[in-house]
Amino acid sequence: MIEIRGLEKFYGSLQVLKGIDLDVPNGEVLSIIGASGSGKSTLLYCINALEAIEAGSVVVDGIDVHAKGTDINALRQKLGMVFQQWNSFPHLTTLQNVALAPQIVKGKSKAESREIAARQLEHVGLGDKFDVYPSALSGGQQQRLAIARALAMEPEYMLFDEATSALDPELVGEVLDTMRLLAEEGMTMICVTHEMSFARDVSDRVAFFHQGVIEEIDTPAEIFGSPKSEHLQKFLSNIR
Ligand SMILES: Nc1ncnc2c1ncn2[C@@H]1O[C@H](COP(=O)(O)OP(=O)(O)OP(=O)(O)O)[C@@H](O)[C@H]1O
Repeated sequence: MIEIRGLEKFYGSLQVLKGIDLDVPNGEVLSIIGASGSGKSTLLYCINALEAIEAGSVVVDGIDVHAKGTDINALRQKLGMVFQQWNSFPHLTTLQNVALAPQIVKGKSKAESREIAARQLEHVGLGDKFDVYPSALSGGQQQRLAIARALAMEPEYMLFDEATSALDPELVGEVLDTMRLLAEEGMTMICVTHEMSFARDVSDRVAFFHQGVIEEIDTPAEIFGSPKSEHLQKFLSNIR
């Protein structure tokens, strides 16, 4: 479970998160929507300690992420992260890319790491691409490779930071399908997304961010069917 209390984050004098309270129980798929600059990505970075925080707390499975002495590497193994831009190693094949972290970070044998990599590449639909270099993959395939790399660490939570935003429209669907599959398998997921169909169809809950606060959080039916806050109503009417 992820428990966030009174989280505040500043960049210089700019307060980006203004007291976030949020519980994400295991098995939940939470989508985060909201205007550009409302703090959605920053929240993900604060959850996996890519950014420091100024006040409040983030607790993952009882581990206080920002407390002194917390083993950040152990924590990050629980939290898989997929960014907007894929970040594969260009000189390694897809199989080598995915096998790297289990071998280096988790200390698994080369053979076991390759087995994990093969399994996860199959999982994301890249079972026929083991020996291909990332440059020969489409954007959608590269992003699925990034998902496979995250999954190879056997995380308990997956954080998606606009995983499809950099893709050509025709490649978005295959990445969303992979995310949908993970959701169906019971993965706990927090997805910052501009894909309202994903938020509506796949999420258990949707959080609407406005200027650093969660202004509304509810089921997709409520968020999209009966939005209460004026800002959310405006946000939805602008994108429809
Ligand atoms: N490293 C940084 N240094 C300074 N300001 C930052 C930094 N990262 C983000 N910001 C600012 O913090 C605010 C929130 O950014 P964030 O990326 O969290 O928003 P977002 O809701 O995810 O937006 P988008 O949908 O455009 O990605 C923005 O005003 C942004 O310019």
